[in-house]
Amino acid sequence: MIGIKDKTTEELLQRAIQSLDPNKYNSRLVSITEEINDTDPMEFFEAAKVAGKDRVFWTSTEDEFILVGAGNAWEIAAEQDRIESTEEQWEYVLKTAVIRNPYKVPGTGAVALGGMTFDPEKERSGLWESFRPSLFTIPEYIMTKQQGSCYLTINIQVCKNDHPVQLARQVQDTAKTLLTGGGTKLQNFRVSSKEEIAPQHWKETIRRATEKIQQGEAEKIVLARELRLTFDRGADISNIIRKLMKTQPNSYLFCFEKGDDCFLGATPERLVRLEEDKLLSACLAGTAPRGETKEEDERIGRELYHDRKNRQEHEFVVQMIRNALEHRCTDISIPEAPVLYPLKNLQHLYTPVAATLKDEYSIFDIVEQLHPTPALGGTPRQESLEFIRQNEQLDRGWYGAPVGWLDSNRNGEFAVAIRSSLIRGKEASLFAGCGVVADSNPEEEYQETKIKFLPMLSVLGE
Ligand SMILES: C=C(O[C@@H]1C=C(C(=O)O)C=C[C@H]1O)C(=O)O
Ligand SMILES: [Mg+2]
Repeated sequence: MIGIKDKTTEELLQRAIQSLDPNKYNSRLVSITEEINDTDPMEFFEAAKVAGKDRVFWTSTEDEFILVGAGNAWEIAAEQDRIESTEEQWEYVLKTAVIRNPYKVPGTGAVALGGMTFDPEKERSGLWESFRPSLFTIPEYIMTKQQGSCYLTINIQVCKNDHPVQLARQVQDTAKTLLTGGGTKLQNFRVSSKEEIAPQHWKETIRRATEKIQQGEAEKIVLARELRLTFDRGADISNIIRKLMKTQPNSYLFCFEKGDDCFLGATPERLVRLEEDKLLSACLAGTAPRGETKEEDERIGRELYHDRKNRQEHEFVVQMIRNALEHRCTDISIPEAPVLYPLKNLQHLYTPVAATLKDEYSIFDIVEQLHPTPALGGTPRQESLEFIRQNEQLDRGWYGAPVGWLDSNRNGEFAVAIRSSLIRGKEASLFAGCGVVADSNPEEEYQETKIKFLPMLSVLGE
């Protein structure tokens, strides 16, 4: 079986177009899902490029769960009150949509994928021009792979004067091309120059942040910096994702492509996951390198676990997430102490969070409450954000902000976009930050950010 049966598509489109009342709305979403034969998500991703479509990509840390989106059937963009406005637009899309999805599988059917800026009040630079304050896309074609099963969703935005037969044929043809794609050759590229942006100035900012904290004006402030790379040719996104899949199995992989610009990364940090009313979140803060040998690795892990400064960095996150969830959830479960979370290049302190979301709240409410946690902003929130806004020599854009997906059945997941890079053709900006507390040392924090660049740097040609 390949793709979705022509007749179903045609009939649904016909009904959706006929019953569309232009006095009420100009267009609506038609979304059709069907289970398909096992398909390689990366070949689908590569075929989408050949078909001239912008792509989105998502894999979660646990289970096998991969979403690949091609093209853009519906764009949800927001500037003011970006989270609230995104939710309103999403609900409007669903209210008017015709959805045919007999599967209960999360991530199938009408799915929106996207992200937002870290701080809507920070002045925007040209670097992030393709990435609006909030931008979600309902892709034209979505391949969902979950525990060995594959699904294809076709999303179409229809207007009153669209022709159902033609439209159906067109989307069927493209779906077939995407599903039989493959055979594209991966392009190799090399780093031709590498520049750390103002490292001395950054260390000085760390020093000033510690001073501010010592004076009692804040407790924790997270500060980030940028590393710029130039390649000998345009970076091949597919090549990068394939390498990340091999090297970062314990991380979420995400990619949002807008023409020649692409924001992608491999983040270990879950912000929130919702499966109907079952909510998961995570506290991730406190960092050390991995050891060369098993013994060294365990020793470094033990030291991290007992280190006062790292435990303090971590505890701010735990407290804040607990408070944020208290009114919106029941059955909140958070262990007393963190555990170690090992990644390829570094290890973290990690505390998992589980809860039940009350009916009257949505995933957007939780994203709005949690972002930014003290893992990326600081404590207290306003004071730390103000310090970052005024002192960080960086437009974070979507770095450190929520990125993820949601479907029409109350499922979705957002991760915090760290260990990430904005790629613009032959150039890339990498970002890494760290949590500054009263006894932070600028040189040590500098070294910590250095290892946080590695997950991306090692797949970008170094
Ligand atoms: C800010 C980043 O990471 C955050 C900061 C950490 C720390 O300072 O220990 C650890 C994990 C993340 O919460 C980053 O990777 O850019
Ligand atoms: Mg740290």
